[in-house]
Amino acid sequence: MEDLQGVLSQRGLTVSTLPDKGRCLFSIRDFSPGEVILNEEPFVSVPSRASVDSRCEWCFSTSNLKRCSACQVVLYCGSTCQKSDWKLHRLECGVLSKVNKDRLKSLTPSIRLMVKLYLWRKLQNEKIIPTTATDNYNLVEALVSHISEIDEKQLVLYAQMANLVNLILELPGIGIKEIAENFSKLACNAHTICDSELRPLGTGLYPVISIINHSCLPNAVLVFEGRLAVVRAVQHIPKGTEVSISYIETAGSTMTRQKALKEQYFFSCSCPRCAKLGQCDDIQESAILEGYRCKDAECCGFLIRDSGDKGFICQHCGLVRGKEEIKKIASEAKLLSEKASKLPSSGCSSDNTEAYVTYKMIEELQLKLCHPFSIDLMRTRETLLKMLMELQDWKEALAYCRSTIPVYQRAYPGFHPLLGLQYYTCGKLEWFEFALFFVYFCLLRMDLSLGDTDNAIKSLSKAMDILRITHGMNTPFMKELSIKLEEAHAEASYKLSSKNNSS
Ligand SMILES: C[S@@+](CC[C@H](N)C(=O)[O-])C[C@H]1O[C@@H](n2cnc3c(N)ncnc32)[C@H](O)[C@@H]1O
Repeated sequence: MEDLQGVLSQRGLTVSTLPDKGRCLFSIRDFSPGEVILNEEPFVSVPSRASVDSRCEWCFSTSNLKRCSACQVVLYCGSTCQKSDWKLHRLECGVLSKVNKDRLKSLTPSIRLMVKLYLWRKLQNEKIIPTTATDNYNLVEALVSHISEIDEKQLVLYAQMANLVNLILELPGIGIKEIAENFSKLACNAHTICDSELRPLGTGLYPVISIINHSCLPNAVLVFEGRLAVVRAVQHIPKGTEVSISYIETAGSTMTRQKALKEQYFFSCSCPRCAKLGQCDDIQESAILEGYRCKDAECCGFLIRDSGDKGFICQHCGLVRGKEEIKKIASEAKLLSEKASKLPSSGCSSDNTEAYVTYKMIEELQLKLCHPFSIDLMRTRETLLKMLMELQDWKEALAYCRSTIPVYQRAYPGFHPLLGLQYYTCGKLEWFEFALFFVYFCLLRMDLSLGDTDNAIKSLSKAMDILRITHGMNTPFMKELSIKLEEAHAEASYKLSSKNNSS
């Protein structure tokens, strides 16, 4: 632990313990917005089991994959990744090669992660791989497991998984109880590794980053550059402040967030947002994010349940919406959502069209049911946006993307990666629409208004302002955004100078 404190103090950090939170990471110097607080390679990682594509074991790429000829389980995109993973895979390969075909089907990413965890420990114990202050099994031992709070059903599941790991590993001296406890540790400490657009790629255990506690209004964000986990400040963090990230989707009401944190992480959050639970503005926020809309389509008031239980009363105009009417629309929307979740998403156009029609029907019901700033409505519109992009209906996709922005602005704090990414999608669609129209207008020798490029510049600039803080400037993803913004500016000045010359 002393070694770790030494490394952390060089980075301006220290580990403390608080009675209600356990270990916490504190700053011992100021951090400015966008500054990297901490980065860490995974102790172990595995690619997610994607439905369509498989992924490279090391970098999670989906192209040029070749199966390891010995174990026939693990895939690599090339020799560089294979070599980087070799020390661990050499051992894992021997273990996996002995697993019979039936049992291979049970090799979920969690099982594989646990197998790799023990093999990595073995390699470090045998000094085949060096241990360092930030890469050693003592850090895994220090992780919280909450094993005593887990319900019986979950315990049985962990015991079955542990048994399988034990059978696969065939290592002496490891008990089922210890492995089961480690599964419990993974559940509240492992992180989903995402690409720059926050699409999941895999799972990794980062024992130093796991010291960071949660806040629903965090001062830092966790992003990934390949396998490397990077924690960046999203606001000024003065010396002596606890560093926090968000473990969950923070767009929900306080009750929804508290429930998610309790279920997976076994604590009651007391962050500044959660401290408002039950206060007037918190009740209003929940009624907007997860409540119903006023009966009057023109009214944007939020509804609160009537104490006489007649229904829900609009807090702006006083109109009452009956319980029965709400229940009927809600159950129709639920049925359709269940149907939609079972529809195939093959990417083939007839499947996409059926799913699209179903989600349009859900949207119609939610427009009648939910407050205009509802999270459920926003999620449906995001799904429709994705489908429209797959169907290459750019104009309609842009309309949907724009419709989600006000909800994003309301639901997320200023420097949230999801808000930045939504501006980016909007900017790309505006730019794309401009480019399409540009060709068309040139062919007809008509003049195209500057407004189209202006919108793209505005959205891309907003994306840049946020993502430069959350993602930094050095990734290919951010370089691409930079280039797009430069191109849009160049196009705008070209249009302006041609306009000035012709007048
Ligand atoms: C990833 S660990 C964080 C480090 C942990 N405090 C430790 O001692 O190792 C997650 C666990 O930390 C605790 N935790 C995280 N954020 C918290 C918070 N805001 N309030 C109380 N406990 C918190 C919970 O026990 C949670 O399951």
